[in-house]
Amino acid sequence: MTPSARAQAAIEILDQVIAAARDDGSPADALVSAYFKTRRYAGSKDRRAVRELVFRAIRHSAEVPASGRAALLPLVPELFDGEGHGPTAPTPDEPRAEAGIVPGWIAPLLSPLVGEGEWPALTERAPLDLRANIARTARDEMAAHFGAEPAPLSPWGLRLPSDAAASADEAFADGLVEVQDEGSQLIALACAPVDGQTIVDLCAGAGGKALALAAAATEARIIACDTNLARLRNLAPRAERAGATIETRLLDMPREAEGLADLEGQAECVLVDAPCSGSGTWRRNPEGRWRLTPERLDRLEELQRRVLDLAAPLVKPGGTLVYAVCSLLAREGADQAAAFLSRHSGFVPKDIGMDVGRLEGVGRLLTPGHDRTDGFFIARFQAR
Ligand SMILES: C[S@@+](CC[C@H](N)C(=O)[O-])C[C@H]1O[C@@H](n2cnc3c(N)ncnc32)[C@H](O)[C@@H]1O
Repeated sequence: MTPSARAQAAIEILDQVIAAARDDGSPADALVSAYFKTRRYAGSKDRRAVRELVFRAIRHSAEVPASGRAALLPLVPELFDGEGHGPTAPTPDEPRAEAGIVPGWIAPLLSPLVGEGEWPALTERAPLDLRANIARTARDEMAAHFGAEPAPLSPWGLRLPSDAAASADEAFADGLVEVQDEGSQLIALACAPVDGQTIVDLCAGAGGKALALAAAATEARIIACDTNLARLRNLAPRAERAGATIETRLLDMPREAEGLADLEGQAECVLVDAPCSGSGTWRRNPEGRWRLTPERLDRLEELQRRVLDLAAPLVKPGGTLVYAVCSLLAREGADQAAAFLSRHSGFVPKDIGMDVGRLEGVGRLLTPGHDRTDGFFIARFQAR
């Protein structure tokens, strides 16, 4: 493919990314792969170059661009030459996406800790973090194997360059490491898992945190719950690879409480890794900025309140509830945690037990700019 033809391919994919952001469709990565499934003429260099163009355009623009052309035009105007299969030359008044990091409507909602000086880190490419599976190996052993630096905050973490291909490594296939951002590892650490405990991971998804908990406390009973069957199904092969035993439980919305009734007052720890805006993970999913709307944010906030209220009755007296969101918005983090305490007088705030990130309200905030992790708010509550 010529450089201009690659630009045209990127435009077509960006049109799909914009539509998917509006309609809650497939992520950009999946759209890039699907595009090339039917275009066998494109070689691996073409695919890589087009993917790079697509993601550069997504990172470039905070607001949803008017079209794929508008998204790409400011980046490679020289390729809009109308040659061969390339994009036609632009007209003078054609829309062009403006450079930006935080969408205008989201900026005032960011935690006051995330000043403009930190914004560039929100969309810069993230390193590749691994978690050593300490049930089977030592971090130092994996650091030597990968030639990786130990991650600075998590005792299980390793840090590799963003383009490292760790999941093709035999240590990954053998379950000795998992790909997991250091901030996510800290959430599992905040649960302080201990053998013999019952730990409920209420919003387990594909089990990233549940796997970390299982590695740290191999004799704990870990129950991974979620309302999304497809996500929960992804946990089984990961647990098998890691040699972990994790119970899974599919909850039926809106009757989740029925599916949890037998766990009432049983858990030493309940982790609520709640659905959220994902504003702390824009560096991995920059299109997340195009997907969020005020209405979606309202719905997420309501869901966070709901899962916190489902979690509270499961905690044993003296047990803990850990609340986490990969968000930098105060409404989803510190404000949500404060609202939980005002609804549940049987809980008191408790420090997460690690001197990481910065204090925000009753919890701590980790940010890409300050901590070099994804952005997370983490709070811990203890049942009286
Ligand atoms: C942030 S993700 C969890 C990520 C996961 N803990 C991990 O480490 O990979 C939030 C999850 O909450 C789930 N969820 C949404 N509503 C829920 C509900 N009412 N009860 C339980 N889980 C829910 C979503 O399906 C999603 O998988």
